[in-house]
Amino acid sequence: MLESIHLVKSFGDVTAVRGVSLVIKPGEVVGLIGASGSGKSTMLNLMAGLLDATEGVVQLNNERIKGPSEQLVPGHPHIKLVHQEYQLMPHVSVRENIAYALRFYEKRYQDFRVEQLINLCRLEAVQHRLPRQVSGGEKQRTAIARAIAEKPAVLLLDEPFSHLDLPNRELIRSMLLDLVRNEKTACLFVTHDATDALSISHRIGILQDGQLIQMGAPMDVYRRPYNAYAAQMTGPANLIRAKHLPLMGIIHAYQPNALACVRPENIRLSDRGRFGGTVRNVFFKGAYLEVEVEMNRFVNLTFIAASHEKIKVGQLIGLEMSPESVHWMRGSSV
Ligand SMILES: Nc1ncnc2c1ncn2[C@@H]1O[C@H](COP(=O)(O)OP(=O)(O)OP(=O)(O)O)[C@@H](O)[C@H]1O
Repeated sequence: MLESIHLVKSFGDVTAVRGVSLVIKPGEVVGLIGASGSGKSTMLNLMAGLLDATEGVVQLNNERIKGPSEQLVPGHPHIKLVHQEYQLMPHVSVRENIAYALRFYEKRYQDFRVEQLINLCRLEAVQHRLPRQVSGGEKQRTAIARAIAEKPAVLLLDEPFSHLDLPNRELIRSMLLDLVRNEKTACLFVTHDATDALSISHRIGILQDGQLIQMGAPMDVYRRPYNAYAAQMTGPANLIRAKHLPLMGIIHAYQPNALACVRPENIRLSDRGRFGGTVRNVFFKGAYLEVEVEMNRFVNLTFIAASHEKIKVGQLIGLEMSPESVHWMRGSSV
């Protein structure tokens, strides 16, 4: 079990991580979502023992992880971090990059394990090529194969999905889930894009200005975001002031500036709708339409419609939503 206890990291005047406590259990995938500069990479480097904490500790199975100032070789043998730049050795093949991680093992075991990793990471076709001769997705999978070669207790990943196309993202997603399931690895990754985090994580955390403001099951965080930032980081959100909700048929007792979040899929087209507006944009998303509607000068809404609906820009439409789909958040700033 990897744990951070009130972790703080300052660089001079800048405090990148502010009192983060979290636990990742064996066989668990945890995704940390945050905007650029929210402290994601700093957090990963601290968890890997590659940065000295200003305050607080990181522990693996209750044993404190030493920072780089306390040991000759920074890091911990059971914690592996896959950087965004992959950091592969350029002059040897994909296969040799993976085998290098196992150089201290007996040759027979080394060959067996390299073969296993090449299969797990779907690298059969490119194993004899140099890193510069393979795609970004293949480089990413090579870096992951190398990191997990020695079956580390913890795998840390910096933006594992950000540079990949959809098929490669799906491959990495299912590969990570297989790995975590089969080898009981604890996996922590950071990202600014919620889509993959929501779909593969057992739990997600929201980092805002170095603070972990919310942690929970993806569905709970998505449905009940702590504040406007958490709502926007986890997907499309209508952020609506309390004073505008009565116009939409929602009666409540909140202060006029209180903020509510309504997810687009909770607003529906309706001929007998309690409210409505003018369609400003219609985006075809394949399985559904994302429709932007101007209700009045102050309120613009986004909702999801079935892709077969005939909705035109400029059209007046009726809408409805249920009071249960309104989630009230902390703070009144967007
Ligand atoms: N070595 C450093 N020296 C000074 N400031 C730093 C250093 N590393 C990070 N910071 C600052 O700490 C804050 C958090 O940085 P960090 O790289 O952890 O954010 P991030 O969420 O990973 O951002 P991105 O998504 O853009 O990579 C930023 O304000 C950054 O400028």
